[in-house]
Amino acid sequence: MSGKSTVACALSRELHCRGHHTYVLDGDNLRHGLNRDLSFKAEDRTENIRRVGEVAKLFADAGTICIASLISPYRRDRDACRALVPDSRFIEVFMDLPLEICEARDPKGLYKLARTGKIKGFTGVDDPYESPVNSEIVIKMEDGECPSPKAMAMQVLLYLEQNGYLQA
Ligand SMILES: Nc1ncnc2c1ncn2[C@@H]1O[C@H](COP(=O)(O)OS(=O)(=O)O)[C@@H](OP(=O)(O)O)[C@H]1O
Ligand SMILES: Nc1ncnc2c1ncn2[C@@H]1O[C@H](COP(=O)(O)OP(=O)(O)O)[C@@H](O)[C@H]1O
Repeated sequence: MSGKSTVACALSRELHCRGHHTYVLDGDNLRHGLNRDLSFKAEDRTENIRRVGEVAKLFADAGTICIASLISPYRRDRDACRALVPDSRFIEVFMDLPLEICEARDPKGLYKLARTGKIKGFTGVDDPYESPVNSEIVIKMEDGECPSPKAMAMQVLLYLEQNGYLQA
């Protein structure tokens, strides 16, 4: 609940406004279709990330900027996706926000279920999250506040512009 889907949507909108084709691959949504056979145990999360990485590569091959909003809690799974695409075309965004913020939001009530033991293996509660150590972009609290969705999207957009990803 760090705001992955929100920032993915806001970024997609900003890129569209500038004439770029984008597609958002959202973990939560994909688990209703492509990845409906997968659970949240570690090896299924690995397979989830692998499939999304392969799909993202197909989108990239077709000239579409693919924004993947998934928890992807394991470093090795993220690095395997990075290795799929050449020339720094994988850009990792770390939403470095405190667990308390995510938990206070809890729009689906899942943290509450996890805290009371009704869901097992919930990321951040009783399942690991391996923070990135060398992600291209880190979204952080500013003066004790979470940046707005638009501000977070603009941070990513600025990175893409400054590093030449959006040239025609
Ligand atoms: N056990 C457990 N752990 C973590 N998340 C859980 C779990 N059970 C259900 N959910 C819901 O699934 C969403 C995360 O799916 P992802 O595909 O992004 O997860 S992962 O990348 O495979 O770890 C996540 O959605 P987001 O809120 O979008 O993060 C949760 O709502
Ligand atoms: N920058 C933000 N500031 C305040 N609330 C936010 C922000 N980003 C997301 N939210 C809210 O937090 C909740 C979780 O956001 P969501 O994008 O669904 O997160 P995730 O995809 O990581 O689970 C939603 O209720 C959303 O409206």
